[in-house]
Amino acid sequence: MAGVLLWVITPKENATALLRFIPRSGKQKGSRLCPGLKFSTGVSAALSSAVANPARSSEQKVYEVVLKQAALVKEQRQKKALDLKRTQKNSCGSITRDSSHIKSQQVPSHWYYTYDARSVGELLVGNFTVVINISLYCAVWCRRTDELVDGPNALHITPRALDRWEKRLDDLFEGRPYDMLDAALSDTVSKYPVDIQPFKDMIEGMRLDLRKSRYKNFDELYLYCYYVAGTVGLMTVPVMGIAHESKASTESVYNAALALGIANQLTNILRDVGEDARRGRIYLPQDELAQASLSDDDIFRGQVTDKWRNFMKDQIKRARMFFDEAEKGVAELNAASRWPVWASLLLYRQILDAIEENDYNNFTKRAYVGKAKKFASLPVAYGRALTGTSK
Ligand SMILES: CC(C)=CCC/C(C)=C/CC/C(C)=C/CC/C(C)=C/[C@@H]1[C@@H](COP(=O)(O)OP(=O)(O)O)[C@]1(C)CC/C=C(\C)CC/C=C(\C)CCC=C(C)C
Ligand SMILES: [Mn+2]
Repeated sequence: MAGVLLWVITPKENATALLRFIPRSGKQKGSRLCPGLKFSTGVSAALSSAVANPARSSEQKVYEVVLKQAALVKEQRQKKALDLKRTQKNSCGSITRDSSHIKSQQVPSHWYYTYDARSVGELLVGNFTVVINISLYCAVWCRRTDELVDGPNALHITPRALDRWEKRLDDLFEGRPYDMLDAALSDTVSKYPVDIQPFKDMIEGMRLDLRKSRYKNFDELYLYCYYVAGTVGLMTVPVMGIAHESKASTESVYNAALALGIANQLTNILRDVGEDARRGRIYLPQDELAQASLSDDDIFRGQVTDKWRNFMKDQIKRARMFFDEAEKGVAELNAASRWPVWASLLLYRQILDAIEENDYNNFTKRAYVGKAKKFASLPVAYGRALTGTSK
């Protein structure tokens, strides 16, 4: 009922995003953005804020990008499904790479095993290396972009330098790369339905880093996290691909990919509080710090107090919620992509455990995951990738 009401009173493009956070039952389980923090809860609060404040939240703005990206991949998936149908029609029921097709045919049962063996093979070696290689080109471009504002020559980087980097990106997308690394990405974006928008948005995040060192609230921080990390999820899904047999909507897979980027960046921020403060940067939401009776000076002083521990507990809780959201989408990816994604999710999430193990001292102690734990995560990730479950 509340969902329907929102649909009527909000502009069409905003309604979908709003509805995602308000269950149709009319009950909201606390604020998704601010777990444990006493902000707007309940449908009526959301409704009155939507009416009183027609400006869109960062989450709504970002969700519009997600919908656009999802539409691109959806188009490609529909085309593939059509091609597959045509092949089936012309091939008198020969085996294709689509499991649902195989299993819906009257075929001898041992063929299923052949298919399963092939899936395992594919997961082990097949497309796996292709996925890794291609993701690497994206990763290299992301790292180079980040190095512009964070690297050894960052002091010389002006907004104009970022404009030039963006021009270079335009050229790369139009098939005019400047160097070998650009050329690899140029080739990738010509083969997969990768849109330029998330790349441009990442550059926008670097612009933000040049001019901003404080974030008023989580809404502002969320936008920053989307720019520098959520974008990575949107860049990589079209390359990794969604499984043919997936019944999930393309939007929900993108949503999960976005959540993984946000979760990773929130984790980065929580790990690097001391390091960032020494560069004069505080990414933590100012209003939440104030609510916990903490100030910038407390952070510069770097004392681990009970106030700080409690504040950190809430921040970690929120980052974990984004990891949970991300988990929902991994099983929908192509088999070959699931393992690296699970591995990166499990490894990054363990940084949050390490902060807890350091008794929340993220001022002078770097939270890191030891080699043994890293290695132990790999078979777990592999098991989840194989079974398509998150346990
Ligand atoms: C459905 C579903 C769950 C799909 C998965 C989608 C997916 C693969 C998401 C990837 C999320 C991801 C790895 C995000 C990166 C987040 C991140 C760490 C961003 C960092 C930004 C700047 O932060 P900061 O300066 O504070 O940090 P440093 O101290 O400098 O580290 C980044 C540095 C941006 C640069 C990002 C990269 C270099 C990583 C890019 C990685 C890929 C493109 C490959 C991802 C592929 C796999 C298989 C994990
Ligand atoms: Mn960086």
